[in-house]
Amino acid sequence: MTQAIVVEGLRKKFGTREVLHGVDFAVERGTVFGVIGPNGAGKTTTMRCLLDIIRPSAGTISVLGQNPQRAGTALRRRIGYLPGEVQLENRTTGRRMLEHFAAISGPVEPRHVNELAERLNLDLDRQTRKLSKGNKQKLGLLQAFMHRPELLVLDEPTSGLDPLVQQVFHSMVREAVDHGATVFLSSHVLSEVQQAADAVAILRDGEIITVSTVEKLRTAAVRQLRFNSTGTAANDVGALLARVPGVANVAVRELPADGHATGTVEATATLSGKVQPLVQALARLDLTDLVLEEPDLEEAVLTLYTGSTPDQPANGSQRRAAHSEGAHRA
Ligand SMILES: Nc1ncnc2c1ncn2[C@@H]1O[C@H](COP(=O)(O)OP(=O)(O)OP(=O)(O)O)[C@@H](O)[C@H]1O
Repeated sequence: MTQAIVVEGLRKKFGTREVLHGVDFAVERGTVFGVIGPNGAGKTTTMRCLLDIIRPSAGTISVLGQNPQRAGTALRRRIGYLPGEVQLENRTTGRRMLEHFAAISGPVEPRHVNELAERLNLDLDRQTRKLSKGNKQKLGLLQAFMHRPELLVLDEPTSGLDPLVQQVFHSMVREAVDHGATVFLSSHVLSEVQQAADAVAILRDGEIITVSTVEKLRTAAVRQLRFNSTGTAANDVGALLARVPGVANVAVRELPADGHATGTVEATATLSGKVQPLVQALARLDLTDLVLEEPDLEEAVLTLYTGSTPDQPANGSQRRAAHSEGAHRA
């Protein structure tokens, strides 16, 4: 069995309101699968169905080859779950709370718990009611990872974590995957998915818009390009750029002589798609400076929200519209 999760036709109604409208996806074993989407899209509801915390209205779910509605605690022990909002018993320490969870999740090596706490910089002997939001999240992560589960289901895992601890989290994910685990995580922080996930599902209003690899999203993404060159007139540089597939928004000007070699031309443009044709074109110029920014995954995802596919990136104006729509959503 190569798939850790298979979801087909998943529907969920709360009362008369349907919030998942037939969700389908599969997660390969040993991979990191990210679900992104705006607030209320249905990410938490999907995860809670996988864990059998709530029951689907229709559809089938297979988790580690089993139906979560029938598999009971034996399956639950093979899963590490971080809920979206970590609820802690107040009158206890982190350590006692983890001992309580270990009684449910199965054997845990105390050394492993201490090592994770150290890496996360978390004091397990503090009263949980005195923990900050970030430290509560660390405790939630620790309980999800501590029994080395085969599957990690993590709802907004980096919420409230500072950047250094986020890096620790990413290394914990990589190590788990290196040991054969599968990770299913949700986020609306797109950079997090870009860093962690092999595949990304985009969920909006209870429907999967697309499932894509991060690599495909990168190809759909827009990069900002800026360079200076000498020895070629501004018009010729502009014409050269305009012929490169995927290049748009070209602006070229000759820089004033002060501080630059005479005849220095500055060019800015955007690039979507492959880099190689651009590199070939630029090789004809005498470059004195070059910046090609990291692709903006956020832009790529928002492009997908508006209906284009990674293979057919939307044009610049659609992208800008998508971006402002996204900003509005956030
Ligand atoms: N127990 C519930 N009863 C009624 N409606 C619910 C319940 N749980 C979730 N919903 C609704 O289902 C929809 C999906 O919610 P869900 O929490 O799954 O979204 P999400 O993608 O996880 O969003 P967020 O990023 O804000 O956590 C929302 O409209 C929410 O109000």
